[in-house]
Amino acid sequence: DELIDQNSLTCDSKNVDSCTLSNIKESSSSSSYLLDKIDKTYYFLYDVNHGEGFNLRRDVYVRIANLVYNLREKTNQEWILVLPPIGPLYHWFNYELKRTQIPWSQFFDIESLNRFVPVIEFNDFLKKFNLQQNQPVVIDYVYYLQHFKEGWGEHFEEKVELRTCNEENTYYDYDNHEHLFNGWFFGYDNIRSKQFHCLSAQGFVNILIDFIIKNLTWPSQTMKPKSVLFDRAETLLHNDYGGINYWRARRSNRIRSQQLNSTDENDRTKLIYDWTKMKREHGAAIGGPYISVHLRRRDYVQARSKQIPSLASAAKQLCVLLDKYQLDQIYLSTDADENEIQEFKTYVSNINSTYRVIHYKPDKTELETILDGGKAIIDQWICAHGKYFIGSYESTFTFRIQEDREIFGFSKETTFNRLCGGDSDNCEKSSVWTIVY
Ligand SMILES: C[C@@H]1O[C@H](OP(=O)(O)OP(=O)(O)OC[C@H]2O[C@@H](n3cnc4c(=O)[nH]c(N)nc43)[C@H](O)[C@@H]2O)[C@@H](O)[C@H](O)[C@@H]1O
Repeated sequence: DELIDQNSLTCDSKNVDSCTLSNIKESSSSSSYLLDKIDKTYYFLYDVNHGEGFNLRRDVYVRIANLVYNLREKTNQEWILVLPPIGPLYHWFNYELKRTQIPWSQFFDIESLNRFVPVIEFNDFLKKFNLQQNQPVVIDYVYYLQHFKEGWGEHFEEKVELRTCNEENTYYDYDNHEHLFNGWFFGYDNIRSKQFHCLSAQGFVNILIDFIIKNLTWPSQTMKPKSVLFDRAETLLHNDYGGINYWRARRSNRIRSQQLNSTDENDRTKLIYDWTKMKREHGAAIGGPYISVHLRRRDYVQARSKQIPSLASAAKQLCVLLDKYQLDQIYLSTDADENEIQEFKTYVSNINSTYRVIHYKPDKTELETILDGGKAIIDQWICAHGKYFIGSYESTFTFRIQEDREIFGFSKETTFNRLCGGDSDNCEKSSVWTIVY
Protein backbone atom coordinates (compact mmCIF):
# COMPACT_ATOMS: atom_id res chain seq x y z
CA ASP A 1 0.00 0.00 0.00
CA GLU A 2 2.81 2.31 0.85
CA LEU A 3 4.39 1.71 -2.52
CA ILE A 4 1.12 2.32 -4.29
CA ASP A 5 0.66 5.52 -2.34
CA GLN A 6 4.13 6.61 -3.15
CA ASN A 7 3.35 5.88 -6.77
CA SER A 8 0.14 7.80 -6.89
CA LEU A 9 1.87 10.79 -5.39
CA THR A 10 3.97 11.02 -8.53
CA CYS A 11 0.89 10.64 -10.70
CA ASP A 12 0.14 14.20 -11.49
CA SER A 13 -1.71 15.73 -14.38
CA LYS A 14 1.47 16.86 -16.12
CA ASN A 15 3.03 13.45 -16.02
CA VAL A 16 0.37 10.94 -16.75
CA ASP A 17 2.77 8.10 -17.43
CA SER A 18 4.25 8.31 -13.99
CA CYS A 19 1.88 5.70 -12.58
CA THR A 20 3.98 2.84 -13.82
CA LEU A 21 5.93 0.17 -12.08
CA SER A 22 9.17 1.66 -13.27
CA ASN A 23 8.65 4.50 -10.82
CA ILE A 24 8.50 2.21 -7.89
CA LYS A 25 11.42 0.86 -5.95
CA GLU A 26 10.63 -2.80 -6.25
CA SER A 27 11.01 -5.13 -3.35
CA SER A 28 10.57 -8.87 -3.77
CA SER A 29 7.68 -9.00 -1.31
CA SER A 30 5.76 -6.29 -3.10
CA SER A 31 6.44 -7.12 -6.76
CA SER A 32 3.90 -9.91 -7.16
CA TYR A 33 1.27 -7.75 -5.51
CA LEU A 34 2.15 -4.98 -7.89
CA LEU A 35 2.05 -7.26 -10.89
CA ASP A 36 -1.57 -7.95 -10.00
CA LYS A 37 -2.17 -4.26 -10.18
CA ILE A 38 -0.94 -3.89 -13.75
CA ASP A 39 -3.95 -3.12 -15.87
CA LYS A 40 -4.01 -5.51 -18.81
CA THR A 41 -7.22 -4.12 -20.21
CA TYR A 42 -7.63 -1.78 -23.15
CA TYR A 43 -10.65 0.49 -23.31
CA PHE A 44 -12.29 1.47 -26.60
CA LEU A 45 -14.41 4.62 -26.40
CA TYR A 46 -16.37 6.36 -29.11
CA ASP A 47 -18.76 9.23 -29.68
CA VAL A 48 -21.15 10.17 -32.49
CA ASN A 49 -21.94 13.45 -34.25
CA HIS A 50 -24.10 15.37 -31.78
CA GLY A 51 -26.97 16.04 -34.20
CA GLU A 52 -27.71 12.34 -34.77
CA GLY A 53 -30.75 10.63 -33.34
CA PHE A 54 -31.09 7.70 -30.98
CA ASN A 55 -31.63 4.94 -33.54
CA LEU A 56 -28.78 6.04 -35.72
CA ARG A 57 -26.71 5.77 -32.55
CA ARG A 58 -27.94 2.22 -32.03
CA ASP A 59 -26.75 1.49 -35.57
CA VAL A 60 -23.30 2.94 -34.82
CA TYR A 61 -23.22 0.75 -31.70
CA VAL A 62 -23.58 -2.34 -33.89
CA ARG A 63 -20.69 -1.17 -36.11
CA ILE A 64 -18.43 -0.49 -33.12
CA ALA A 65 -19.37 -3.67 -31.25
CA ASN A 66 -18.30 -5.62 -34.35
CA LEU A 67 -15.07 -3.66 -34.54
CA VAL A 68 -14.25 -4.40 -30.89
CA TYR A 69 -15.19 -8.06 -31.40
CA ASN A 70 -12.69 -8.31 -34.28
CA LEU A 71 -10.06 -6.25 -32.48
CA ARG A 72 -10.14 -8.71 -29.58
CA GLU A 73 -9.73 -11.64 -31.95
CA LYS A 74 -6.93 -10.09 -33.96
CA THR A 75 -4.83 -8.74 -31.07
CA ASN A 76 -5.65 -11.28 -28.40
CA GLN A 77 -5.86 -8.32 -26.05
CA GLU A 78 -8.55 -7.67 -23.49
CA TRP A 79 -10.43 -4.82 -25.22
CA ILE A 80 -13.55 -3.51 -23.50
CA LEU A 81 -16.10 -1.27 -25.15
CA VAL A 82 -17.02 1.77 -23.07
CA LEU A 83 -20.65 2.78 -23.70
CA PRO A 84 -20.92 6.49 -24.54
CA PRO A 85 -23.32 8.28 -22.15
CA ILE A 86 -26.46 9.30 -24.04
CA GLY A 87 -27.58 12.86 -24.67
CA PRO A 88 -28.43 15.60 -25.08
CA LEU A 89 -30.28 14.56 -28.24
CA TYR A 90 -31.79 17.05 -30.63
CA HIS A 91 -35.04 15.06 -31.01
CA TRP A 92 -35.81 14.84 -27.29
CA PHE A 93 -37.96 17.89 -26.86
CA ASN A 94 -38.96 17.64 -23.20
CA TYR A 95 -36.28 19.95 -21.93
CA GLU A 96 -37.37 19.66 -18.30
CA LEU A 97 -36.39 15.95 -18.22
CA LYS A 98 -32.90 14.59 -17.63
CA ARG A 99 -31.19 14.98 -20.99
CA THR A 100 -27.48 14.27 -20.58
CA GLN A 101 -25.12 11.63 -19.27
CA ILE A 102 -27.84 9.01 -19.40
CA PRO A 103 -26.32 5.56 -18.86
CA TRP A 104 -27.15 2.78 -21.31
CA SER A 105 -28.74 0.78 -18.49
CA GLN A 106 -31.61 3.30 -18.58
CA PHE A 107 -32.75 1.76 -21.87
CA PHE A 108 -30.73 -1.39 -22.55
CA ASP A 109 -30.00 -4.69 -20.93
CA ILE A 110 -26.26 -4.55 -20.24
CA GLU A 111 -26.02 -8.29 -19.58
CA SER A 112 -27.31 -8.96 -23.10
CA LEU A 113 -24.80 -6.57 -24.64
CA ASN A 114 -22.05 -8.36 -22.72
CA ARG A 115 -22.90 -11.64 -24.38
CA PHE A 116 -21.51 -10.26 -27.63
CA VAL A 117 -18.57 -8.10 -26.48
CA PRO A 118 -17.59 -6.95 -23.00
CA VAL A 119 -18.97 -3.49 -22.32
CA ILE A 120 -18.93 -1.10 -19.39
CA GLU A 121 -20.69 2.14 -18.66
CA PHE A 122 -18.62 5.32 -18.90
CA ASN A 123 -19.03 5.95 -15.16
CA ASP A 124 -17.49 2.58 -14.37
CA PHE A 125 -14.65 3.38 -16.74
CA LEU A 126 -14.01 6.59 -14.77
CA LYS A 127 -13.93 4.63 -11.52
CA LYS A 128 -11.06 2.53 -12.90
CA PHE A 129 -8.84 5.58 -12.56
CA ASN A 130 -9.33 5.56 -8.82
CA LEU A 131 -8.25 9.14 -8.73
CA GLN A 132 -7.21 11.43 -6.02
CA GLN A 133 -8.97 14.75 -5.83
CA ASN A 134 -8.67 17.09 -8.78
CA GLN A 135 -6.61 14.77 -10.93
CA PRO A 136 -7.97 14.59 -14.44
CA VAL A 137 -8.89 11.31 -16.05
CA VAL A 138 -6.54 11.10 -19.01
CA ILE A 139 -7.54 9.16 -22.11
CA ASP A 140 -4.41 8.21 -24.02
CA TYR A 141 -5.53 8.90 -27.58
CA VAL A 142 -8.43 10.79 -29.07
CA TYR A 143 -9.05 10.70 -32.84
CA TYR A 144 -11.64 12.83 -34.55
CA LEU A 145 -12.74 10.94 -37.66
CA GLN A 146 -13.45 12.96 -40.78
CA HIS A 147 -13.79 12.42 -44.51
CA PHE A 148 -10.93 13.10 -46.90
CA LYS A 149 -11.18 16.72 -47.92
CA GLU A 150 -10.65 15.85 -51.58
CA GLY A 151 -13.64 13.41 -51.52
CA TRP A 152 -13.86 9.70 -52.34
CA GLY A 153 -12.01 9.87 -55.66
CA GLU A 154 -12.91 7.80 -58.69
CA HIS A 155 -12.57 4.37 -57.11
CA PHE A 156 -13.69 3.18 -53.73
CA GLU A 157 -10.58 2.71 -51.66
CA GLU A 158 -10.21 2.07 -47.94
CA LYS A 159 -7.74 4.39 -46.27
CA VAL A 160 -6.88 6.25 -43.06
CA GLU A 161 -4.43 9.08 -42.65
CA LEU A 162 -3.63 11.68 -39.99
CA ARG A 163 -4.57 15.03 -41.47
CA THR A 164 -5.17 18.57 -40.31
CA CYS A 165 -8.74 19.01 -39.11
CA ASN A 166 -11.26 19.84 -41.83
CA GLU A 167 -13.60 21.63 -39.50
CA GLU A 168 -13.77 23.02 -36.00
CA ASN A 169 -14.38 20.50 -33.23
CA THR A 170 -14.67 20.60 -29.49
CA TYR A 171 -11.08 19.60 -28.69
CA TYR A 172 -8.39 22.10 -27.82
CA ASP A 173 -4.97 22.20 -26.25
CA TYR A 174 -5.96 22.76 -22.67
CA ASP A 175 -2.86 24.05 -20.97
CA ASN A 176 -0.79 25.77 -23.58
CA HIS A 177 0.95 22.97 -25.31
CA GLU A 178 1.53 20.86 -22.24
CA HIS A 179 -0.05 18.06 -24.24
CA LEU A 180 -3.32 17.69 -22.49
CA PHE A 181 -6.41 18.28 -24.57
CA ASN A 182 -9.84 19.20 -23.33
CA GLY A 183 -13.04 18.48 -25.24
CA TRP A 184 -16.73 17.63 -24.93
CA PHE A 185 -16.23 14.22 -23.29
CA PHE A 186 -19.99 13.74 -22.81
CA GLY A 187 -20.18 16.88 -20.71
CA TYR A 188 -17.96 15.58 -17.89
CA ASP A 189 -15.45 17.91 -16.27
CA ASN A 190 -11.86 17.05 -15.67
CA ILE A 191 -11.35 14.60 -18.50
CA ARG A 192 -8.43 15.19 -20.83
CA SER A 193 -6.58 13.40 -23.56
CA LYS A 194 -2.88 12.99 -23.88
CA GLN A 195 -2.97 13.08 -27.66
CA PHE A 196 -5.50 14.48 -30.07
CA HIS A 197 -5.50 14.12 -33.86
CA CYS A 198 -7.88 14.41 -36.75
CA LEU A 199 -7.96 11.20 -38.74
CA SER A 200 -9.31 11.14 -42.27
CA ALA A 201 -10.91 7.77 -42.83
CA GLN A 202 -12.96 6.09 -45.50
CA GLY A 203 -14.14 2.53 -45.63
CA PHE A 204 -15.35 -0.04 -43.14
CA VAL A 205 -14.92 0.21 -39.36
CA ASN A 206 -12.40 -2.63 -39.25
CA ILE A 207 -9.91 -0.32 -40.93
CA LEU A 208 -9.29 1.05 -37.43
CA ILE A 209 -7.98 -2.31 -36.23
CA ASP A 210 -4.79 -2.09 -38.30
CA PHE A 211 -4.50 1.57 -37.45
CA ILE A 212 -4.59 0.74 -33.73
CA ILE A 213 -2.11 -2.10 -34.07
CA LYS A 214 0.36 -0.04 -36.09
CA ASN A 215 0.13 3.32 -34.39
CA LEU A 216 -0.91 3.07 -30.76
CA THR A 217 1.61 2.25 -28.05
CA TRP A 218 1.27 2.08 -24.30
CA PRO A 219 3.75 1.56 -21.48
CA SER A 220 3.84 -2.20 -20.96
CA GLN A 221 3.48 -2.19 -17.21
CA THR A 222 1.10 0.58 -16.50
CA MET A 223 -1.39 0.47 -13.69
CA LYS A 224 -3.42 3.11 -15.42
CA PRO A 225 -6.20 2.09 -17.85
CA LYS A 226 -5.11 2.15 -21.52
CA SER A 227 -7.64 3.88 -23.66
CA VAL A 228 -8.48 5.31 -27.05
CA LEU A 229 -11.53 7.32 -28.11
CA PHE A 230 -12.76 7.71 -31.69
CA ASP A 231 -15.13 10.62 -32.13
CA ARG A 232 -17.52 10.90 -35.11
CA ALA A 233 -17.66 7.10 -35.23
CA GLU A 234 -20.57 7.27 -37.70
CA THR A 235 -18.01 8.20 -40.39
CA LEU A 236 -17.10 4.56 -41.00
CA LEU A 237 -19.32 1.88 -42.52
CA HIS A 238 -20.61 -1.44 -41.23
CA ASN A 239 -18.08 -4.14 -41.72
CA ASP A 240 -20.57 -6.81 -42.60
CA TYR A 241 -23.99 -5.17 -42.92
CA GLY A 242 -26.68 -7.82 -42.59
CA GLY A 243 -24.13 -10.58 -41.86
CA ILE A 244 -24.09 -12.96 -38.87
CA ASN A 245 -22.16 -10.66 -36.56
CA TYR A 246 -24.31 -7.71 -37.58
CA TRP A 247 -27.30 -9.66 -36.33
CA ARG A 248 -25.52 -11.02 -33.26
CA ALA A 249 -24.60 -7.49 -32.15
CA ARG A 250 -28.11 -6.30 -33.01
CA ARG A 251 -29.76 -9.17 -31.12
CA SER A 252 -27.59 -8.34 -28.09
CA ASN A 253 -28.93 -4.76 -28.25
CA ARG A 254 -32.01 -5.51 -26.23
CA ILE A 255 -34.20 -3.04 -24.52
CA ARG A 256 -34.99 -3.55 -20.88
CA SER A 257 -37.96 -5.87 -20.56
CA GLN A 258 -38.87 -4.62 -17.08
CA GLN A 259 -39.91 -1.31 -18.53
CA LEU A 260 -41.79 -2.64 -21.46
CA ASN A 261 -43.50 -5.67 -20.07
CA SER A 262 -45.37 -6.39 -23.25
CA THR A 263 -44.37 -9.89 -24.34
CA ASP A 264 -47.41 -11.88 -25.27
CA GLU A 265 -47.80 -15.64 -25.49
CA ASN A 266 -50.90 -15.42 -27.67
CA ASP A 267 -49.13 -13.28 -30.21
CA ARG A 268 -46.25 -15.76 -30.25
CA THR A 269 -43.77 -13.01 -29.60
CA LYS A 270 -42.38 -14.37 -26.37
CA LEU A 271 -38.71 -13.62 -25.82
CA ILE A 272 -36.13 -16.02 -24.49
CA TYR A 273 -34.03 -14.06 -22.01
CA ASP A 274 -30.68 -15.16 -23.42
CA TRP A 275 -30.73 -13.94 -27.03
CA THR A 276 -27.99 -16.38 -28.05
CA LYS A 277 -30.49 -19.22 -27.50
CA MET A 278 -33.33 -17.69 -29.50
CA LYS A 279 -33.90 -18.60 -33.15
CA ARG A 280 -37.21 -18.11 -34.98
CA GLU A 281 -38.49 -19.01 -38.44
CA HIS A 282 -40.28 -16.41 -40.55
CA GLY A 283 -43.99 -16.64 -39.91
CA ALA A 284 -43.62 -18.01 -36.36
CA ALA A 285 -44.92 -14.76 -34.86
CA ILE A 286 -48.52 -13.67 -35.40
CA GLY A 287 -48.69 -10.32 -33.61
CA GLY A 288 -51.47 -8.40 -31.90
CA PRO A 289 -54.73 -7.42 -33.66
CA TYR A 290 -53.64 -4.03 -34.92
CA ILE A 291 -51.70 -2.36 -37.68
CA SER A 292 -48.73 -0.46 -36.37
CA VAL A 293 -47.35 2.56 -38.12
CA HIS A 294 -44.24 4.65 -37.62
CA LEU A 295 -45.18 8.05 -38.97
CA ARG A 296 -42.01 10.17 -38.92
CA ARG A 297 -42.68 13.94 -38.99
CA ARG A 298 -40.82 17.03 -37.74
CA ASP A 299 -37.41 17.42 -39.52
CA TYR A 300 -38.32 14.59 -41.94
CA VAL A 301 -41.15 16.57 -43.46
CA GLN A 302 -38.47 18.89 -44.91
CA ALA A 303 -35.52 16.49 -45.10
CA ARG A 304 -37.45 13.79 -47.01
CA SER A 305 -40.29 15.85 -48.44
CA LYS A 306 -40.87 13.56 -51.45
CA GLN A 307 -40.92 10.36 -49.38
CA ILE A 308 -43.10 11.49 -46.48
CA PRO A 309 -46.89 11.30 -46.94
CA SER A 310 -49.32 14.05 -46.19
CA LEU A 311 -51.36 13.25 -43.07
CA ALA A 312 -54.45 12.70 -45.21
CA SER A 313 -52.60 10.27 -47.47
CA ALA A 314 -51.13 8.39 -44.47
CA ALA A 315 -54.66 7.96 -43.05
CA LYS A 316 -55.92 6.71 -46.42
CA GLN A 317 -53.05 4.22 -46.86
CA LEU A 318 -53.67 2.84 -43.36
CA CYS A 319 -57.42 2.46 -43.82
CA VAL A 320 -56.78 0.42 -46.99
CA LEU A 321 -54.58 -1.88 -44.91
CA LEU A 322 -57.18 -2.20 -42.11
CA ASP A 323 -59.74 -3.25 -44.74
CA LYS A 324 -57.33 -5.72 -46.29
CA TYR A 325 -56.38 -7.39 -42.99
CA GLN A 326 -59.85 -7.07 -41.51
CA LEU A 327 -58.64 -5.16 -38.50
CA ASP A 328 -59.98 -2.01 -36.90
CA GLN A 329 -57.13 -0.61 -34.82
CA ILE A 330 -54.09 1.44 -35.72
CA TYR A 331 -51.24 1.86 -33.28
CA LEU A 332 -49.71 5.24 -34.10
CA SER A 333 -46.06 5.81 -33.27
CA THR A 334 -44.98 9.30 -34.21
CA ASP A 335 -42.91 12.30 -33.31
CA ALA A 336 -45.69 14.57 -34.60
CA ASP A 337 -47.07 17.28 -32.33
CA GLU A 338 -50.49 17.05 -30.71
CA ASN A 339 -52.22 19.05 -33.50
CA GLU A 340 -50.97 16.71 -36.20
CA ILE A 341 -51.99 13.66 -34.18
CA GLN A 342 -55.55 15.02 -33.87
CA GLU A 343 -55.59 15.86 -37.58
CA PHE A 344 -54.52 12.32 -38.48
CA LYS A 345 -57.21 10.84 -36.19
CA THR A 346 -59.86 13.00 -37.84
CA TYR A 347 -58.84 11.83 -41.33
CA VAL A 348 -59.11 8.20 -40.21
CA SER A 349 -62.51 8.59 -38.57
CA ASN A 350 -63.80 10.48 -41.64
CA ILE A 351 -62.94 7.43 -43.74
CA ASN A 352 -64.45 4.96 -41.27
CA SER A 353 -65.78 6.06 -37.90
CA THR A 354 -65.40 2.55 -36.40
CA TYR A 355 -61.63 2.60 -36.84
CA ARG A 356 -59.62 3.44 -33.73
CA VAL A 357 -56.26 5.17 -33.56
CA ILE A 358 -54.30 4.36 -30.41
CA HIS A 359 -51.38 6.49 -29.36
CA TYR A 360 -49.25 6.14 -26.26
CA LYS A 361 -48.90 9.23 -24.11
CA PRO A 362 -47.23 8.76 -20.73
CA ASP A 363 -48.34 11.00 -17.87
CA LYS A 364 -45.86 13.43 -16.31
CA THR A 365 -44.60 11.10 -13.56
CA GLU A 366 -44.14 8.20 -15.92
CA LEU A 367 -42.30 10.36 -18.42
CA GLU A 368 -39.96 11.53 -15.67
CA THR A 369 -38.96 7.90 -15.13
CA ILE A 370 -38.74 6.64 -18.69
CA LEU A 371 -37.60 9.92 -20.35
CA ASP A 372 -38.14 10.75 -24.04
CA GLY A 373 -35.92 7.83 -25.04
CA GLY A 374 -38.07 5.38 -23.06
CA LYS A 375 -41.24 6.68 -24.69
CA ALA A 376 -39.69 6.18 -28.12
CA ILE A 377 -38.64 2.64 -27.18
CA ILE A 378 -42.15 1.80 -25.97
CA ASP A 379 -43.55 3.09 -29.27
CA GLN A 380 -41.09 0.91 -31.16
CA TRP A 381 -41.84 -2.13 -29.04
CA ILE A 382 -45.59 -1.86 -29.59
CA CYS A 383 -44.97 -1.43 -33.34
CA ALA A 384 -42.77 -4.52 -33.29
CA HIS A 385 -45.71 -6.53 -31.88
CA GLY A 386 -48.39 -5.53 -34.39
CA LYS A 387 -49.85 -8.00 -36.90
CA TYR A 388 -48.68 -5.74 -39.72
CA PHE A 389 -46.15 -2.91 -39.64
CA ILE A 390 -45.63 0.00 -41.97
CA GLY A 391 -42.86 2.54 -41.45
CA SER A 392 -41.29 5.71 -42.83
CA TYR A 393 -38.82 5.76 -45.70
CA GLU A 394 -35.17 5.45 -44.62
CA SER A 395 -35.76 6.20 -40.97
CA THR A 396 -33.43 4.33 -38.61
CA PHE A 397 -36.33 4.41 -36.09
CA THR A 398 -38.30 2.29 -38.58
CA PHE A 399 -35.29 0.03 -39.30
CA ARG A 400 -34.90 -0.91 -35.62
CA ILE A 401 -38.60 -1.92 -35.49
CA GLN A 402 -38.16 -4.06 -38.60
CA GLU A 403 -35.12 -5.74 -37.03
CA ASP A 404 -37.04 -6.54 -33.85
CA ARG A 405 -39.80 -8.09 -35.96
CA GLU A 406 -37.20 -10.19 -37.77
CA ILE A 407 -35.91 -11.36 -34.37
CA PHE A 408 -39.50 -12.26 -33.31
CA GLY A 409 -40.04 -14.23 -36.55
CA PHE A 410 -42.77 -12.25 -38.34
CA SER A 411 -43.25 -12.90 -42.03
CA LYS A 412 -41.32 -10.47 -44.24
CA GLU A 413 -44.54 -9.27 -45.92
CA THR A 414 -45.85 -7.91 -42.62
CA THR A 415 -42.60 -6.11 -41.77
CA PHE A 416 -40.82 -4.47 -44.68
CA ASN A 417 -43.40 -1.88 -45.64
CA ARG A 418 -43.25 1.86 -46.00
CA LEU A 419 -45.69 4.70 -46.40
CA CYS A 420 -45.62 6.29 -49.85
CA GLY A 421 -44.70 9.96 -50.09
CA GLY A 422 -46.86 12.97 -50.91
CA ASP A 423 -50.39 11.93 -51.88
CA SER A 424 -49.34 8.79 -53.69
CA ASP A 425 -50.21 5.25 -52.62
CA ASN A 426 -47.94 3.55 -55.09
CA CYS A 427 -44.17 3.63 -54.52
CA GLU A 428 -40.99 1.62 -54.43
CA LYS A 429 -41.03 -1.09 -51.71
CA SER A 430 -38.87 -1.05 -48.58
CA SER A 431 -35.48 -2.78 -48.71
CA VAL A 432 -35.64 -6.20 -47.08
CA TRP A 433 -32.90 -7.07 -44.59
CA THR A 434 -33.60 -10.55 -43.32
CA ILE A 435 -32.11 -12.01 -40.19
CA VAL A 436 -29.08 -14.32 -40.41
CA TYR A 437 -28.17 -16.75 -37.60
C1 LIG B 1 -32.94 13.51 -40.68
C2 LIG B 1 -32.23 12.53 -39.79
O1 LIG B 1 -33.14 11.70 -39.15
C3 LIG B 1 -32.60 10.68 -38.33
O2 LIG B 1 -33.71 10.14 -37.66
P1 LIG B 1 -34.32 8.69 -37.81
O3 LIG B 1 -33.39 7.89 -38.68
O4 LIG B 1 -35.74 8.75 -38.19
O5 LIG B 1 -34.36 8.10 -36.34
P2 LIG B 1 -33.57 8.47 -35.00
O6 LIG B 1 -32.09 8.42 -35.22
O7 LIG B 1 -34.11 7.61 -33.97
O8 LIG B 1 -33.98 9.97 -34.70
C4 LIG B 1 -35.32 10.36 -34.58
C5 LIG B 1 -35.74 10.63 -33.13
O9 LIG B 1 -37.00 11.32 -33.16
C6 LIG B 1 -37.87 10.79 -32.18
N1 LIG B 1 -38.93 10.02 -32.85
C7 LIG B 1 -39.06 9.76 -34.17
N2 LIG B 1 -40.17 9.03 -34.41
C8 LIG B 1 -40.74 8.79 -33.21
C9 LIG B 1 -41.91 8.07 -32.79
O10 LIG B 1 -42.62 7.47 -33.58
N3 LIG B 1 -42.16 8.06 -31.47
C10 LIG B 1 -41.38 8.69 -30.55
N4 LIG B 1 -41.70 8.61 -29.24
N5 LIG B 1 -40.28 9.39 -30.91
C11 LIG B 1 -39.96 9.43 -32.22
C12 LIG B 1 -37.05 9.84 -31.32
O11 LIG B 1 -36.42 10.54 -30.28
C13 LIG B 1 -35.99 9.35 -32.32
O12 LIG B 1 -34.88 8.81 -31.71
C14 LIG B 1 -31.69 11.26 -37.28
O13 LIG B 1 -30.92 10.25 -36.67
C15 LIG B 1 -30.71 12.20 -37.85
O14 LIG B 1 -30.09 12.86 -36.79
C16 LIG B 1 -31.38 13.23 -38.74
O15 LIG B 1 -32.20 14.09 -37.93
